[in-house]
Amino acid sequence: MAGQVNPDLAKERENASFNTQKLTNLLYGGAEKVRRRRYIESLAFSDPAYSGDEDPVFMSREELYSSQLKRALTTVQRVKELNITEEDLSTYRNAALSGGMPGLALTWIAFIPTILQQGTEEQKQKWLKPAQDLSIVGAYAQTEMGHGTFVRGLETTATYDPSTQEFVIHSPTLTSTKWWPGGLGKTSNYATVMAQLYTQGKCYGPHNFMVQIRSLEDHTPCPGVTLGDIGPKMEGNANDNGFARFDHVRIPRENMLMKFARVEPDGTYVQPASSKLAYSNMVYLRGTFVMSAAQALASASTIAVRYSCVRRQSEMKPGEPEPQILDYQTQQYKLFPQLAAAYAFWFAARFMTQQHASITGSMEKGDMSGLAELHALSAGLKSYTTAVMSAGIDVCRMSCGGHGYSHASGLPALFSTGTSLCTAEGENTVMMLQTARYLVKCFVQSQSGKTLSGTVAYLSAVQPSPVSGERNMSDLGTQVTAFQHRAARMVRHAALQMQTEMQKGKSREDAWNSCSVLLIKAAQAHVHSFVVRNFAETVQTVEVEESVRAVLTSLCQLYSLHGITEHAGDFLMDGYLTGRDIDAASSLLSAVLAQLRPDAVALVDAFDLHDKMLHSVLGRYDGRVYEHLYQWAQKSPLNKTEVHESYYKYLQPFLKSNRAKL
Ligand SMILES: CCCCCCCC/C=C\CCCCCC(=O)SCCNC(=O)CCNC(=O)[C@H](O)C(C)(C)COP(=O)(O)OP(=O)(O)OC[C@H]1O[C@@H](n2cnc3c(N)ncnc32)[C@H](O)[C@@H]1OP(=O)(O)O
Ligand SMILES: Cc1cc2nc3c(=O)[nH]c(=O)nc-3n(C[C@H](O)[C@H](O)[C@H](O)COP(=O)(O)OP(=O)(O)OC[C@H]3O[C@@H](n4cnc5c(N)ncnc54)[C@H](O)[C@@H]3O)c2cc1C
Repeated sequence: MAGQVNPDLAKERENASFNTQKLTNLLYGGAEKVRRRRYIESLAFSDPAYSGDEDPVFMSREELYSSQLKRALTTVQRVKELNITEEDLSTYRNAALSGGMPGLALTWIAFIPTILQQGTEEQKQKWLKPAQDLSIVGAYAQTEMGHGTFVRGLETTATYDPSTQEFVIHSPTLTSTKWWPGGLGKTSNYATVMAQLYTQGKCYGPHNFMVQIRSLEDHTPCPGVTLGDIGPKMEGNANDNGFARFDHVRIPRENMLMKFARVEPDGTYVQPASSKLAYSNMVYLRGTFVMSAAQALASASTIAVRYSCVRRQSEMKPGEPEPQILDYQTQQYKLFPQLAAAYAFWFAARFMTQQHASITGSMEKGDMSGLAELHALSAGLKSYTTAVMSAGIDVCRMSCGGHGYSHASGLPALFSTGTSLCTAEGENTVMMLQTARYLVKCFVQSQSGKTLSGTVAYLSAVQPSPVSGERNMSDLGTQVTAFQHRAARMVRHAALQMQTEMQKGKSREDAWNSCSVLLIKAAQAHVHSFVVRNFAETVQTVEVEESVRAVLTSLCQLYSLHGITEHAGDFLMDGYLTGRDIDAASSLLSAVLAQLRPDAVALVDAFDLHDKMLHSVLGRYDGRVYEHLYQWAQKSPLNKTEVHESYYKYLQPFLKSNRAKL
């Protein structure tokens, strides 16, 4: 990243109050991990096999699909040649493929994890190695044209035939066509297909089946399978999200992924410990989206904060030079909450990963008690973090004015990729309602005297009655308690409202629907409170030098105070916080914005995002925005010729005939 640096940006870095490298080390788990990650990335960045292609935004869909597929296949070759370990694999792939997710990425993201999570030991033996070596390429085919959210409503059937010991995979209707799975359209030759299992005349609900969909010889669709690409999307067009229809396709019994549920050769169905274990791969993927949300927001903040130090506009004081736009408080108010949220989500993602490992570890030993909490936490965090990230990227985009709207900024692509995470792997409203469902259950249990534990323990500990007295609104403990109080009150209110509706004669389902806006808000408040608490605990307990702790404390305060002032009504509702508290929070917020201003560039630098990952002229490490903006525009295909061919085809004859009429 060396080279002549824009002097404004250089000055920002000189003036930071802490050592950026120390914070980077904290984010990535230590100096050695940072060194290793940079080294692995450098292997990809310096490899000529990955350079030379045009900027993806100037490519056609077909060029993009081919170019990213070629790159992805090169990564497979290089991973072997360079002996890239399992631990470094995603770093290497992300660096090599940062221009867009290729079709075969779903083999890595969803197909292999599904085999790992749903397959028996023999099934893993059979399919894992070929999938890892890419002898087979797989999609995760669950969503159908008619149903994505409601998995129980899927229409594809897998009917067991004991006479041949096969399942018959069938798409009975147009709406049962598998629709959306990444890599299904053109790339994959296998798919794990979610289908309603029928055996001995009974339906046992959705289960996963391994289905070969294309010939391993010539890639043509297997008999009875109809396949294709679903067409261009808002973003992610290097990926061939596809469709598939099955016409009585037979697969061996052994192709049902049978780690949890089983079908015996005679057709007897053996129940899993929990029917929801068939969804374990979704829980895992949702958990990984939390870090994706953190990284996407980190990228957007990096771009917008660096640019805001390079960009000078207007006059703050008459006659004085134009200020850096980051000196405007309104600009800080747009950007610093996004920066703080990126840090908060980064630490929440870390907690999510630990929690997933710990609870799935217990589940492996037969203890299913953590399953409901794991599902509620992963669904809620996925929903909350991706929603904030998506909105936050657009705030960053708008904060960059006109240049933010150009693809040169990298922000439009970041937004349209990031926002897909609000829908994929469980639509956000639906996911938040799953968290609400868990919270209502916990609330009812706490009402009947049960002591709650884990992330919901506070629901029984926090008193719903108003608390009076002066508060120090800058204190992290005070802020955490306020968030917990707000969440507990909102959960209580939603649950009691539901009870009232039922007492009035509504069914449980109707009462749920008529309270679902309240329930969503309560669940969001719960997740928000968790993120605040986790951020505060991390800041207070992490081993790090004091200057780093100080800046993280300010960032955590900002995240909390921003939440309190933006949702002031929730905190005031029962008088827990007073108008004076909210006023104090607003004043403190202004003070923290000013306090963070000199450290803003160092805080985004600490994310350690290489220019080759950012794909942004505005967010360049060296801040040389204008010259590169000019160079970037020269690459526009419209600039290939001085006079475009459309002039000769359309404009010239039109102008000529108009002139003739004069
Ligand atoms: C710049 C950005 C960076 C980009 C980085 C790139 C990252 C990768 C990007 C793209 C990859 C895209 C991959 C996308 C792949 C997919 O989308 S695959 C398809 C995903 N589909 C879904 O997620 C479907 C969502 N729907 C569901 O999960 C369920 O149907 C439902 C939870 C909505 C309802 O399930 P249902 O079976 O109807 O259950 P209920 O009757 O409602 O509930 C019964 C009880 O079970 C509990 N439960 C539900 N799910 C789970 C679970 N997974 N685990 C544990 N428990 C579960 C539910 O809460 C009920 O509990 P109670 O009865 O006790 O209340
Ligand atoms: C980029 C991308 C990649 C994808 N990749 C894959 C893949 O690899 N494999 C795969 O199988 N699928 C994939 N999908 C599909 C994805 O998982 C689904 O689109 C997603 O789960 C949402 O389901 P849906 O489309 O049915 O939305 P819908 O459920 O139809 O949502 C529409 C609206 O209805 C509302 N709604 C629905 N149910 C309820 C409810 N119970 N209560 C309240 N509101 C409700 C939602 O909140 C939303 O506002 C992908 C999707 C995208 C966008």
